Amino acid sequence: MASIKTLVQSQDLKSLPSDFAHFKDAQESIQTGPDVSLPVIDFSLLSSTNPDERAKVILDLGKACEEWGFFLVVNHGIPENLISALFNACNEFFDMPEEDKLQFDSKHPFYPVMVRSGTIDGTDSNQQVKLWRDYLRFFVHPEYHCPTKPKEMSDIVLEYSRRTRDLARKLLRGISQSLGLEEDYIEKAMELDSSTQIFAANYYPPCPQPELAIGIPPHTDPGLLTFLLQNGVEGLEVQNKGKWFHLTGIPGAIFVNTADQLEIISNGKYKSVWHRAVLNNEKTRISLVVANGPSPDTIVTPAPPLLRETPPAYGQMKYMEYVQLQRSSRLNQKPTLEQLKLH
Ligand SMILES: O=C(O)CCC(=O)C(=O)O
Ligand SMILES: [Fe+2]
Repeated sequence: MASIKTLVQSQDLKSLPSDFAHFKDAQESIQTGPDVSLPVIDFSLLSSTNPDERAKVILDLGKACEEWGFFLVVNHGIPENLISALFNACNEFFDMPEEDKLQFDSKHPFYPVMVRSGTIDGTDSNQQVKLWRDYLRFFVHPEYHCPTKPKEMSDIVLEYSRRTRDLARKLLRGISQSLGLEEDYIEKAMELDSSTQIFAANYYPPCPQPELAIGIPPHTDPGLLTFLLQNGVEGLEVQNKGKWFHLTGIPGAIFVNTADQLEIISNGKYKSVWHRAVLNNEKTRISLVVANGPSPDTIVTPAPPLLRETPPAYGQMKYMEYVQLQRSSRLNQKPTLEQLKLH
């Protein structure tokens, strides 16, 4: 289908085309709580030479994973000009004519690169609906893929993917320690030298009836830690204690959320957080996502040192099988993580 961007630009849409209608009783089913301030983690303190400062930030990191599964990272060391170049390159990509974008879509079910619009979602409601989103998504590690247009994109994404892998590894060291594990437990057990890393750019044009449609329905991410940047336009919501909260960013900070494999490793102590992307009727929202996961062949299990007094709460599965299972899960099926629960 044509992109949502083209749909919005080519017609003066006053109402939502019915195939995008997401919630039958939209007003009732969205119960958004007040805006909240997420925990803020000062990344620079993780390499502090002051042991008290380091201990405190590890404690804060553990608390953020346990209570929210979502936090903001400041002082992450990724240069501002790299981030703005990344937004520019992605914007340029979405501005290209449809056929130029689509030539990069690899169509194959094991797509290294996907260029899609209005994908159909059937996992969240009883109807099949199209999502109000154009996206570009590709694997950047262990194998690097990237569209070759716009031409500067590949170098920029490569640099961003390297820096975010480093950030993920260091955060995961802190998280390992916060669980009482050896500092390098997660990076070794998850074989992060060949970690699975995916880059995605989500493009949500203004929507004529934002309360009736959805950008991305509620879901959890399959990997370990997901990083998200947005273009200053809000739209990310997370579920906490049964309620939905709208998240407000901090300029320059990165949103981080815990994902399914971290819930498994921590034997359920750190929950993979449910989140979704909502829409607005004024501004285009862009989110740039890096999903950091284990190596494709790693068999993920709860960390044995955490099982001395507690039985394992999850079965084990190879990471790529997990991802395939999640992709193929159909309407009304139990979420993949639920299928792995032992009790
Ligand atoms: O765009 C957003 O705010 C959410 C993106 C997201 O959850 C995802 O790509 O997995
Ligand atoms: Fe997500």
